[in-house]
Amino acid sequence: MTVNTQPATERPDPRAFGLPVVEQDDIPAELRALVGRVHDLIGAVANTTETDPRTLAEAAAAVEGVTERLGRAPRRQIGTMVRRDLPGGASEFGTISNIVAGDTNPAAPPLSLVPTAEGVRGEVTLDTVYQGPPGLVHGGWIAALLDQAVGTASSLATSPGLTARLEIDYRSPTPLFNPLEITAEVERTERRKVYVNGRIRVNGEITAQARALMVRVPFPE
Ligand SMILES: CCCCCCCCCC(=O)SCCNC(=O)CCNC(=O)[C@H](O)C(C)(C)COP(=O)(O)OP(=O)(O)OC[C@H]1O[C@@H](n2cnc3c(N)ncnc32)[C@H](O)[C@@H]1OP(=O)(O)O
Repeated sequence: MTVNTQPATERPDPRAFGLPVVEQDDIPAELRALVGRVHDLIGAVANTTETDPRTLAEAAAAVEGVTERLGRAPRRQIGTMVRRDLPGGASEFGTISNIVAGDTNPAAPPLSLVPTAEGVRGEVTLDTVYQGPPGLVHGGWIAALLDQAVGTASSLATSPGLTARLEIDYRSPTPLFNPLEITAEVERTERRKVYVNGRIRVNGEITAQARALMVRVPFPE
């Protein structure tokens, strides 16, 4: 097996595809705070034991009011990207409302991945919003975290692509409310195909691992 040791290709600017780009530093602190509060709201609604109809109806009306108010401004264009600075001077583009890592998505944990000598690494702790079996992370979310990690490792080592195949081994239960260490690295490349491995560790023990095939997207000349 050969590992691609060539330098990363010139990263295409999403604007070449007609996609708007937002600078991460330009996201207002107040929007970040709102995203955080809505994230907390999802957890509060998912877990409330409140049964008083009036309290629940008032909460629904309050949320509806905020939704209506925010809806007065135009929605972002689908595919809006965010440019982030990475340690070491590099930068990356990601979709701003990505369900796993998006800056403005209250449903995202969010997972933040940084480049390492081998590939990428990130840490995240999931709460009951991501629950599958009692006390455990939903298997689909384990796959989503790993998909994001292998996609980012591939993108940073080569150029952006789409997941063509993703194989997950669930080796032991992945617990909620524990720091999850997520790593991924490119194993080898063949033309547009990028073979990537990833894993989740809890207290140093692998709970899930992924083997993925990313296919790099061709870019406009
Ligand atoms: C910093 C940014 C970080 C971003 C991270 C994002 C992480 C999230 C990633 C995702 O979730 S992506 C969303 C889920 N994936 C998709 O929706 C992809 C759906 N599939 C497709 O769009 C196409 O099938 C695909 C782009 C993957 C490939 O189609 P293409 O027409 O571009 O390629 P083609 O079919 O010519 O195949 C290229 C090579 O890949 C091989 N290939 C494609 N699909 C394969 C497959 N499933 N299994 C094995 N090999 C496959 C194919 O045989 C061929 O090999 P060779 O070069 O040896 O001829």
